[in-house]
Amino acid sequence: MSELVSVSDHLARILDAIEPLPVYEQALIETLGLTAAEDVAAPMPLPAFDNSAMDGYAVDAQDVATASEDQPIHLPVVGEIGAGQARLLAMSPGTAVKIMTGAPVPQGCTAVVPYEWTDRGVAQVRITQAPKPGQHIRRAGEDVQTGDLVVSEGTVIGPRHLGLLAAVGKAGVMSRPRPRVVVMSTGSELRDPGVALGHDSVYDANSFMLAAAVKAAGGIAYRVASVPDDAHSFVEALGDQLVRADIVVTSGGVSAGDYDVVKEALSKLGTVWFGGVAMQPGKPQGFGVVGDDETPIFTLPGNPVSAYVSFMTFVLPAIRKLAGRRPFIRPARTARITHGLTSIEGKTQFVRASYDASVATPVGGHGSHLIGDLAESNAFIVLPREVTRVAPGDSVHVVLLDEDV
Ligand SMILES: Nc1nc2c(c(=O)[nH]1)N[C@H]1C(S)=C(S)[C@@H](COP(=O)(O)OP(=O)(O)OC[C@H]3O[C@@H](n4cnc5c(N)ncnc54)[C@H](O)[C@@H]3O)O[C@H]1N2
Ligand code: MOO
Repeated sequence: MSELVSVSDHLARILDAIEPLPVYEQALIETLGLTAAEDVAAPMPLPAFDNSAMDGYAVDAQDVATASEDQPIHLPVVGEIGAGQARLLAMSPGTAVKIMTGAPVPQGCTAVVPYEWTDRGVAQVRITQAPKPGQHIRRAGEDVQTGDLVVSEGTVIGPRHLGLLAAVGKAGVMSRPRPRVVVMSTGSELRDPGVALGHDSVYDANSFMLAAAVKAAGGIAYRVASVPDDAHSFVEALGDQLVRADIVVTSGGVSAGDYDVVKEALSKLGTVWFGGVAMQPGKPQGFGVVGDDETPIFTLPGNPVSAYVSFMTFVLPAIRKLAGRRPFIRPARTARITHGLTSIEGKTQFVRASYDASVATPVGGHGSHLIGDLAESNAFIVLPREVTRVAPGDSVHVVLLDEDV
């Protein structure tokens, strides 16, 4: 049997072949979850101008410094300023101007008296409490100053970043688009959920699981209905899909069977490598490029757990690289394992596990058809090639499956 390639060598070959997608300016609302490809400096301060923090009266603090319940101060009300209505730009000493929260304070105003400290007078106002100088005035630039970095390159844009970008008037951000990933499963035995199942057929779990994993990774998934084990149909279906693919992910048809259609169809091209990776599950793998645009293609093994482990190990880092999102590879954590395990020497072992608070509990058996166990787990314990045995309480590396780092 030919030599197995290590997980890290296969991943390195994949990442070498993947180029981040080109950057362009995208409308602000579309950038949620995308990685900023520029440092965004605030083009304006926040607040943009001195404004009132309260509904009340703009005054000169000196005029009302002695105001109290016992000795109220009366001032004439000479105007009114609402948010978005600032015709009155200045006020004279000895007067008050009605002002609403967010409205620009007029020149000459050094404090705002909230309604609660007044009789809410219209022509004249009775003030019974003295504001400190500057009280209830929100100063221009006290939050963000012009030129401040509001989003740095590499930031994954979330709702709060979007809010800030909108607040400083940015209508778009330079970013990379969501990678478009075509997911195709192969196998004449596959049926879509919802249709009747013959005694020799199975529901197509992989294309749903992989398309969902693409979305969870921030990509756009195009799931293609399963293709039968026929090289001509496969090549035709693949050709139809390339126009909308940044990468293609197939499952099934890559081992040693008589109907391993993916391998049969793509081997002829000479642009896709097929071979074994030293891992369990997930040994039979293929990676290369197809079509005029040399679209990267991942041909994952068909057993559902193998397909998922392969996705998380090889496809996820590629999607992240396309999107310019770091780190490409999900960082491992350290955990205490609850049970002992054995592992085949020379293969990286991915053990389904449930992880909580630095403790990892293996879930289910080794079989790569055990999708029930897979769904119960939230982590893989990763045992390196040289490790053949771990004891309960040993420290192990764990990769969390749902963490969005
Ligand atoms: N003689 C050998 N046989 C096998 C080897 C080997 O080295 N020599 N490798 C085994 C390993 S490891 C794996 S993994 C599988 C991979 O096989 P394929 O990629 O060719 O996948 P298929 O044969 O098409 O299917 C395998 C298995 O998975 C089920 N399957 C496939 N697609 C789906 C799907 N979309 N949804 C649900 N289940 C799916 C399929 O029905 C089979 O049971 O090969 C071993 N054999
Ligand atoms: O990839 Mo196979 O994973 O060992 O069943």
